[in-house]
Amino acid sequence: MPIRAILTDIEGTTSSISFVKDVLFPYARRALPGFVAARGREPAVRKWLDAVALENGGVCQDSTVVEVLQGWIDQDRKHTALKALQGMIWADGYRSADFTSHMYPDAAPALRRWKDAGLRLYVYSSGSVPAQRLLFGHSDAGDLTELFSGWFDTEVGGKRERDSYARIVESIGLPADEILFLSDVVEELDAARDAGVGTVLVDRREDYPQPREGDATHGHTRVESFAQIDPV
Ligand SMILES: CSCCC(=O)C(=O)COP(=O)(O)O
Ligand SMILES: [Mg+2]
Repeated sequence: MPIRAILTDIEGTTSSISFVKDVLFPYARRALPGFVAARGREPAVRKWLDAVALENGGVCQDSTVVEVLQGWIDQDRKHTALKALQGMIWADGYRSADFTSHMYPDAAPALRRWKDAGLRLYVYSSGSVPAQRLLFGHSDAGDLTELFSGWFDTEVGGKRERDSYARIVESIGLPADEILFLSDVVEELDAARDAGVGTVLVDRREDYPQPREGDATHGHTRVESFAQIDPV
């Protein structure tokens, strides 16, 4: 089957894990108390703070919610509420040019090449859709948002669940085997493969110094760079 769409993960795939862990997460952790104090009454923010409070036994002080969220950042929890709030906080950071997002040097040229060849490009990340747009809109390689036809986050389901990929396939509107999912996490690729989607394990040496070979690839095609992927 010809590949007609690429679905890509972000962290560890287009962009380094260290950018997310060492730049984005500490920025959100530091800014959280001020953000909640300043914007905690806005309905779009309150909704997620209340969701966190509910998971912690119901009504609790905003300062407690902040502590819970900071703990989740430290644990790298991929919780939809945390991801939504992080996205709102990072908007300030990108806007005031505190940072731009890391893009592996091979990522933007390959995305442009695939787009020019007629493939449709999509993102699926645990980061919220607004956070994804910010990241690709303020990247080291410039504004890449125009390349993408659609964006998916954990509101469609968890990245290690088969049904999430089935929903994405339905939304894209192509047969599953005409879509190629790129990720650094084998459990995500296993779930995509279970839904009939093609898979490529992106094994970035900067993020994964020990190459994942043999059984560790779970049978997924393995590359170290987008330059090695030729779906056209
Ligand atoms: C796009 S926002 C920054 C990344 C992030 O918060 C995250 O959790 C990334 O997870 P991924 O699913 O892209 O590995
Ligand atoms: Mg990833």
